[in-house]
Amino acid sequence: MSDIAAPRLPPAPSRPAARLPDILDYAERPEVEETGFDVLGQRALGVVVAWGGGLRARRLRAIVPATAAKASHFAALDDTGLRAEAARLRVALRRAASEPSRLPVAVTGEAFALVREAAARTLGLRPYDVQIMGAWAMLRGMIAEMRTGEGKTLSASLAAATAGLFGAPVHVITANDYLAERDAEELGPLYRFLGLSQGLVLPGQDAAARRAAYAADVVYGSNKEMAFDYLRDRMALRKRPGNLMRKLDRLTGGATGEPARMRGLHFAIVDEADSVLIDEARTPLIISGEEERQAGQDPALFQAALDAARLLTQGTDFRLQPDDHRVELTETGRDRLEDMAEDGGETGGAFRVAAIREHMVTQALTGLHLFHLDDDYIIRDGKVQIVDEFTGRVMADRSWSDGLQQLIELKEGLEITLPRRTMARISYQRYFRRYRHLCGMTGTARDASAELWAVYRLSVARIPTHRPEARVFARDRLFAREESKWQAIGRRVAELQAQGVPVLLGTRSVAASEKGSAALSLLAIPHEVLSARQDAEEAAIVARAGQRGAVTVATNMAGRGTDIKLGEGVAALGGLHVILAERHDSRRIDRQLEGRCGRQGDPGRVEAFLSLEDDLMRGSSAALGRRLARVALALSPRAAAGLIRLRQRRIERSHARARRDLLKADRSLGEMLAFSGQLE
Ligand SMILES: Nc1ncnc2c1ncn2[C@@H]1O[C@H](COP(=O)(O)OP(=O)(O)OP(=O)(O)O)[C@@H](O)[C@H]1O
Repeated sequence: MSDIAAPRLPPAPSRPAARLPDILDYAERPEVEETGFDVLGQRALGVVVAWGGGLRARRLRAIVPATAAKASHFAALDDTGLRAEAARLRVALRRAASEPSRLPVAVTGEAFALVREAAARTLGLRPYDVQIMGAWAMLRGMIAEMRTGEGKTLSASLAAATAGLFGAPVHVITANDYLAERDAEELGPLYRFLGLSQGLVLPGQDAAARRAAYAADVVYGSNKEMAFDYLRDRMALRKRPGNLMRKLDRLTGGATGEPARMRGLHFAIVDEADSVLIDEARTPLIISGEEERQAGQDPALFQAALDAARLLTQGTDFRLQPDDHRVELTETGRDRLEDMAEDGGETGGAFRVAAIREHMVTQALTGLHLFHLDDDYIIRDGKVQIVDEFTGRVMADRSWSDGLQQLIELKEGLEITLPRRTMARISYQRYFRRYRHLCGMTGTARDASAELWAVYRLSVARIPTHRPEARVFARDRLFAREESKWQAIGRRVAELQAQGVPVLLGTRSVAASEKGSAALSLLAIPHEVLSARQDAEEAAIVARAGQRGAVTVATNMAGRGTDIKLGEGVAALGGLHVILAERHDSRRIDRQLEGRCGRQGDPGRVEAFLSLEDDLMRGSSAALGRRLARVALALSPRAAAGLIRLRQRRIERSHARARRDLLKADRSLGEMLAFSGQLE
């Protein structure tokens, strides 16, 4: 991949001199102060904006004839002629507007026609009209909602190439490193043909490699890599305030100090925008410094808290709130802890302090009862590694804060890591709001459009599909017991495999994928498993998943971005058959899994097997729903399935609340740190 990471600078004369100043600026949008009233108003407006998705897409149609008008002109040119046109357009675009989002339709159409022709020649793919519309939406600063499998990657490259030709440094932000590498590799020939340089940031690269990547016209990288680079830049720039010094640093290649890695936050295209901007936004990013032992973080104290937590009884001493991952001690629980503190002399002073004791025991209870092995985390190389609940992937260098990480390590009998000092912190929400131009694409924006507006002022344009969707949905199958569900799934898969139909069995967690695998093994059904444990073999498993008779068990990992191609004769059998073994907390994640079949107008079938013992229906807050569903199951399975949907909505709302709280906390922390001269 080194040829991608090394930027190929385009020929110098094509760069207009006027561009120099903003390249040297570290671009970012200043934070807008919002009152509580603003926030409420925008939320209300968000609901209205969410309705306009289809209407906005209709207005975008104007780009289609504007692009078509130039098609024959570019088609008639040879490669050299086309490249010369690319160089000419660089100047023309820059003259036409002050920023890419203001480009008039005629000149944008010309650029799209050029990129379309170049894509057909270099990639063998000719972007469809709907992909042109998607690219126009992104260039105008919207989220293009394009159904799963419609070819968002190619659509984004049209927007990225046009913004790149305009002269804006473009960041294409993917949901994970695998996708960044895959997309950069696939699209490299197109950018190179147009004279644009391409960069790729991946974990493990040093600062120099990153700086080289960010110097390119179009840079690919995951949200995490990019946000961390920004955070590191902020730390470095904090030491050297003032744009003049930064410009000097950049011009002298760092002779006067450590130069920034990025060129600032100019133009971002966010792939899987709902996942990156909404789901992941709940986790703050933290750069931590050296390990440090703070008061109250003695390993003996963690052990004492865990021992005490194991003695407490659920219901009397503490209550669980699984919806928001919270535990509450009761009065009785607090009294019992006080007694324990008085008895146990060896646990030291800290445990005697009620506030520390109760906080640590609450964390220990959280670790014991709300975080589960092979679900929320796995153990690899003797370390606890967090599994992202939305992507099913391991988040290698993340850890839980506030003692939770250490308590979970102790619970699993592992060596305990010491907490690290927080050097800088930012949430994805704040990071993305700082881009001068933010846009993106996703297959599942509709359930998130109000929030996208309220938090990022992003509106969603619903792009029509290229071909009519041929995905068929079977009615939900519902079971009282989880065990019967797995048995039924096993029988169904056996039936489908006998017909040669490839099956993708989607599960919610590593543990569930293992149960699924066991159910299949019981019936001697050959299958492959794709989960956080196998991420290295991912591409190969995905490539086989659409072949005749293939059975693949997967966690959410096989959701976003996984392009399963149908093998020979499979379309005639009805295409890929997706089985949802459970509903996720978020409807959008289910839709992503469903979207693995029926791509590009292919046939495909979706079937959900649910049980009243699924994660979604667990916990005390689901008690009423569970009882109702049990009764409903006897009377009408359809009503029971409806109750499961209702429960999903409720959880979605509680997650949205958590994200709003984080943004609020992030803002007040920002103010606090700014006051002490330490704004991240
Ligand atoms: N214009 C085109 N002509 C032919 N094939 C195309 C075109 N655009 C995309 N494809 C193909 O369609 C498939 C789906 O593309 P891609 O993975 O980008 O879809 P997606 O919209 O990102 O899907 P998801 O929402 O699941 O991530 C790929 O195999 C791609 O090569």
